[in-house]
Amino acid sequence: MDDFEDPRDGAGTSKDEPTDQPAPSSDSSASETTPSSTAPASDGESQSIEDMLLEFDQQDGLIRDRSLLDPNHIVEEDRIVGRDEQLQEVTKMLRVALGDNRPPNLFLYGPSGTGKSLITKAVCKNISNICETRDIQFGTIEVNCQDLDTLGVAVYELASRAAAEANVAVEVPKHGVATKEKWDELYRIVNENFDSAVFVLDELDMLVGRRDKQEPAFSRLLYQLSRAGANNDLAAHVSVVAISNDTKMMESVGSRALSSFTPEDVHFDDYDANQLQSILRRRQDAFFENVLDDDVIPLAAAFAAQTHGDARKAIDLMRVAGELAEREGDECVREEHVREAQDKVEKNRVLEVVRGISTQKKLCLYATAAVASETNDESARSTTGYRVYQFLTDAIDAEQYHQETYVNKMKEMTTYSLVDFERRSHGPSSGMFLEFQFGERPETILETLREDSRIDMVSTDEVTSVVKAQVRNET
Ligand SMILES: Nc1ncnc2c1ncn2[C@@H]1O[C@H](COP(=O)(O)OP(=O)(O)OP(=O)(O)O)[C@@H](O)[C@H]1O
Repeated sequence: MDDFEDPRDGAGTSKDEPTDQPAPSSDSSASETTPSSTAPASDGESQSIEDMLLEFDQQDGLIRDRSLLDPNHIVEEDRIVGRDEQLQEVTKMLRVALGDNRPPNLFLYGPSGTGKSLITKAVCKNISNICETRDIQFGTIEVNCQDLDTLGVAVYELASRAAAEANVAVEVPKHGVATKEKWDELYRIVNENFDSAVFVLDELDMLVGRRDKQEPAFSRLLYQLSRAGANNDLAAHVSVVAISNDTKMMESVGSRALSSFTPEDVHFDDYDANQLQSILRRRQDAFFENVLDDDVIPLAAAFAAQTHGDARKAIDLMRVAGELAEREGDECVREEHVREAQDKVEKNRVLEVVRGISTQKKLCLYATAAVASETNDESARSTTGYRVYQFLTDAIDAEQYHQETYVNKMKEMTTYSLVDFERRSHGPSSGMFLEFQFGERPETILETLREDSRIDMVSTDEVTSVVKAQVRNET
């Protein structure tokens, strides 16, 4: 049995959801025209739906350009702040595509929300613009590997992205053909349509593939792609940009792949609160003039810096704070909106993830968060987390995964930016472990997971004493 889904997951609205919407009125006599569709207005009078809708027309609104607060929107180059070094490095390495040369392969690594995708997209977009004026067919073939579970699926996805970039059709079916045929189709599309192409493989470490294969699927993908040029399967100049949160990902790449992939590394650090402030200031024209109180940007930056300096989170906080202020009919965004937004963003993100995951993943996450909540730096070792997981599964009489599966389930949580991890070792003579670092407060995660009645069956005091004993054993 693998991850069976909790039928209650995703059902209903959490009690944590803020009640932004006006409550339906029980007073049907309040409005003569629309007696059944009224809600209390701020002065105690009921307001019809139509009135509320029309009120929106009259509101000035606070947000001028929502796209600037959308983390998936690619911003113009002059809005990129504090990444000059990485921008230069990536540009200088990829710019050889402008001539008749193959750019080197790159490995971009660092925590989530630190601009890896943004920099890659910005550079590729600029190369593409210049190539257009020189009649060079340049393609950026980008996939996010987090939802791709096997090598075959990944190759098909690359073929369809290449086809979309070139505005042609994929000529092999998605299912029922060997991976070799998908590779051939990918090569055909690239060879027929591009002089030069960059494959951007985002979240590459998530492409693990089938467990029965010795080498992870990302390693096989890197091997094939980087060999294809040398074998003349690919006539176009092709380079691979591998992107990962896992700084040690390259250690899991097999030696065969490593000898042909040999990337240039580009490291992306966490942002500090000052850098996050600059990023937010460069986007403050997302709001109308003079609607942001002075302390809004510093506070949003400080909250985002508290986790690991994730620009996505900082931008999200500004958006939610602005939307809350708008909904409350305020004339400006204030500190309290940011605090409310922080609470909402944190809880919502955890809820969003936790609602959709299986009971087994919840147990893995609960055990790990319980350990993190008892350590000074809010991190948890996989070895300790696994022992607490064993205690939990025993306590509720659930199936118990092997440690490797527990680790894999936890690694999958990086997809949602709930945790990051690094490989560490106890010392030269002992084994490796992963150290998980939470993107949100572990207590919020524990609180949310306790909404699952099976987890709530286990006494918190018992869990705490098991965790404390295990954490003591670490040292
Ligand atoms: N230096 C920066 N200047 C301006 N905006 C930034 C900067 N870095 C990141 N952002 C913004 O933050 C958001 C997240 O950035 P991006 O997707 O590039 O992060 P990432 O490192 O690729 O994260 P992940 O590993 O989670 O995919 C985007 O909206 C991006 O525009």
